[in-house]
Amino acid sequence: MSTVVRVSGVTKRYGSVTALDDVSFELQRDRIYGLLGRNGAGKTTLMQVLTGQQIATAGAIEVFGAHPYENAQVLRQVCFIKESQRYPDTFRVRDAMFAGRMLFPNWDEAFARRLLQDFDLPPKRQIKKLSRGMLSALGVTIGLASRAPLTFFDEPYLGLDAVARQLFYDRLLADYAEFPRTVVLSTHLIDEVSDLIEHVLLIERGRLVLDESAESLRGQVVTLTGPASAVDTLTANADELHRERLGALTRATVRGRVEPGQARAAGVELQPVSLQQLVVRITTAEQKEHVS
Ligand SMILES: Nc1ncnc2c1ncn2[C@@H]1O[C@H](COP(=O)(O)OP(=O)(O)OP(=O)(O)O)[C@@H](O)[C@H]1O
Repeated sequence: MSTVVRVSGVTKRYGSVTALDDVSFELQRDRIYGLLGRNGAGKTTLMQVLTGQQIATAGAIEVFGAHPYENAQVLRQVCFIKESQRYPDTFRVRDAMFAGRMLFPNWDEAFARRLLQDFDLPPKRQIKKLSRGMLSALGVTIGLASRAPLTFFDEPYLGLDAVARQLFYDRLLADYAEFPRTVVLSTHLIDEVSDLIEHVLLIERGRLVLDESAESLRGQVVTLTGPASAVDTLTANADELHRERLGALTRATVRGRVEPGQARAAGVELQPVSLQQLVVRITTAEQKEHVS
């Protein structure tokens, strides 16, 4: 295991707004991370800090062993694809491809061309004349073809339709299998990417509230439905994320181990919780705690 990014006690303030609040974590080599969180949670700010586009107010950051700010040695290994990417006014699609070739040492031109075809992007078209979806597809193409050892995708696929998004996920997985690297996907479409993500980072109001492998998360959270007293007994030592009444029954979502045999014997049904549900439950529980 090798550490690509080290973030320690990072806080970022914009005036009175605390966008990141004492955040610490590491990113390992050759892993796909899901950076999740509600609107305004601090995801973009975190990626900006990690790519040297913003300076943290406090804390320490290491990317490939050094601080990324104005560090060409580090930044040539990093690709940051964002929805709001700006290109020079006169740029055509092929100029953006040329820039990618110049910027990224691992750029694969043949792969880039294949992706342009996959996404139906005409190389001669002026970028300012691309539709929103085509602009997203251009970003995705650059991000994939860069093969940068550390690639950030900040919701670059918002404009893509469902078919194009699936194409992106498929190409990412296939290429990652052949050329492993560290990928950070920030997204709201959690269910869509849940099969891709190996590790989850969840941010809530600037704080990191979850930093865990997707596999261990899947086994940890469960929904129980059954008579209230049985549900209470089974979940006595678990961390409750949500509870609701369904007529005579109680449904509780908890983080913790529940024995399937005991649940069955008590007439309680166990259901796995999707990553999307899990994130909603955890962020809602955090929100309640924050308000109370
Ligand atoms: N340049 C800035 N100046 C002032 N406040 C900012 C700036 N950039 C971000 N913020 C604030 O910091 C907080 C975090 O914003 P950020 O864009 O990082 O969130 P996000 O998780 O990426 O949100 P979304 O999912 O909506 O894109 C928000 O409250 C936002 O208004």
